[in-house]
Amino acid sequence: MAMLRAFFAYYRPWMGLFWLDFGCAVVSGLLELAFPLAITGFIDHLLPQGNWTLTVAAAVGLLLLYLVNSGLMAVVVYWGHKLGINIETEMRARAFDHLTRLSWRWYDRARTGKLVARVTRDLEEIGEVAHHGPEDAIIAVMTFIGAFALMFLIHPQLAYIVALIVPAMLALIVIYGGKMTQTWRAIYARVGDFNVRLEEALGGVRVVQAFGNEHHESALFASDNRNYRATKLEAYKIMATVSALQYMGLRLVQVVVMVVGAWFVLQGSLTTGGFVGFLVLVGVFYRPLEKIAAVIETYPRGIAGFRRYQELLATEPEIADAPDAIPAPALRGDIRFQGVSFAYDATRPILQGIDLDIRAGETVAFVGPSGAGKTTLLALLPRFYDPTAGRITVDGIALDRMQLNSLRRQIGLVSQDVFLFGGTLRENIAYGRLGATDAEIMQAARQAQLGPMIETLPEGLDTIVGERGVMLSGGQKQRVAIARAFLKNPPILILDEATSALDSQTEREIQAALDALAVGRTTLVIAHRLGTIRHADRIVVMAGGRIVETGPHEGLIAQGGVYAGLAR
Ligand SMILES: Nc1ncnc2c1ncn2[C@@H]1O[C@H](COP(=O)(O)OP(=O)(O)OP(=O)(O)O)[C@@H](O)[C@H]1O
Repeated sequence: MAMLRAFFAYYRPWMGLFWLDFGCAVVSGLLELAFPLAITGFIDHLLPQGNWTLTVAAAVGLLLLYLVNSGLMAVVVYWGHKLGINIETEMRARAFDHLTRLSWRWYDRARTGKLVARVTRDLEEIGEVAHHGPEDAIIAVMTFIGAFALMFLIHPQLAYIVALIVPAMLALIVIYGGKMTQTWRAIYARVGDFNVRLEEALGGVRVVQAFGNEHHESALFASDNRNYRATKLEAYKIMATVSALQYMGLRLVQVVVMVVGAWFVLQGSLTTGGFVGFLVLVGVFYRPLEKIAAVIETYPRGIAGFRRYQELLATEPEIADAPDAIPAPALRGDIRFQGVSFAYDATRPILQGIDLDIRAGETVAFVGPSGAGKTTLLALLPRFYDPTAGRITVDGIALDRMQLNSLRRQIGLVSQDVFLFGGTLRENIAYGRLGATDAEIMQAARQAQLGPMIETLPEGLDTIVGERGVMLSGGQKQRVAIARAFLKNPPILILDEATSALDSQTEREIQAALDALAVGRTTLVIAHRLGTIRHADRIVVMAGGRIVETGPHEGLIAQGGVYAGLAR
């Protein structure tokens, strides 16, 4: 019930459309009922009179009614679907909006393929139900009762006979409707599996080929494909049974009415017109049953989709602005970690009791063995994750006191694996600050040492970089990330140096660009290269989620501890 209320809330902005669609559908349903009556009158009263003028007039009148009805039907099809797609669009926008806000921790466990299915297929089904659901259900009930009433009016005994067959039909519809619901749920799950597999196999196709594992992937895909086929076949089996039963049911009623009705005609209790009208009414009366079956078939799909949609919207972003959060002032970049601990899952602590003061403008290099928690520690600063204990402040303001967006706008991030969008170089660099001018973009590109490369490209900044930037080299992608950071111009910078080996020329260029970028900013570097470490004001050595040493390069070497070991 609460779910239905939530569902109908989406109709609110489109009530005008709803009533238009609904009104037209109701009138059209009533007109459908009028036709059998018109035919009865035509046969019983007009034909015996032999008055052709009246007959032609009646035919023209009937034609006009049909014309009106076809117009109404066109309105229902177009405006009704418009109502559905409006609701679907609104829901899709909300779903996407919400998805972009969910936290990293949530995405750590999410499967992109399933999410894509939610935003596309699920919502398409909801849109269909949003249109057909109320309209079909109410009109079906209305014409069903109306047709029945007219049958009684024409010939009560004959109507009783029809009424005897109806409960059996309804029972079948309900039973098979239930089966259909279950099958649709299974199909949904299969589609989800499918999308996940596709997304991963195609996204990772280069890895698949590099390992020569095409057959392996094909076999996995074939298994999902077969499961999907089997589930769909199950659904088609039910559909086939339902349509055969429906067809047979209708014919059965028609034949019974034909035989029994003929008998009543011979007896004189039913006119010929009444007889023909009754036969036509059987068809009209039967259509709502089919509609109810259709509602029973589509409704579960929409409801299953809507339930998942609601679940998605109910997932609160783990990290969001506190109600009293303030916009971050222009930050200088004094960073303080106080007793910070963190775990991705409760069983395994990743960071333990981190205490660290970083002065504005300082460059600090983080070093330590793989898995020591360097990346994790720095992911806490833009609040991609919140610490499980302790406190982090910038300029004395706790991170969670500041509005997320205003904080993140002041932190630049150049990570190991640079993500590029499939557009042009210009768009990718401009991502650093949407709305930057061409001159600013070009300047950032030059600062990131991309200038010479851009000048050799025939399309310059308008060169397409390919999906995820596949048409660029690793070094070029790094430089695009650096250009983004130049454009963003934040007071705080996090650099996660690429571990992949770059040739020494490229490495020197990138190092020069990074050095230029770091000027005048608080810079935290996860360092893998000696060059970077030497440039740092201070080195923080991490191991097992703790800080084990801090100090300048020479001091740490002299100390002869972990760092001295690493440096050797
Ligand atoms: N999203 C995540 N969910 C769960 N565990 C994670 C996640 N990211 C990292 N870890 C785990 O946290 C630990 C610390 O990883 P982190 O990436 O911070 O180390 P690092 O010091 O940066 O290593 P590297 O130098 O190899 O990049 C690792 O054991 C890793 O398996």
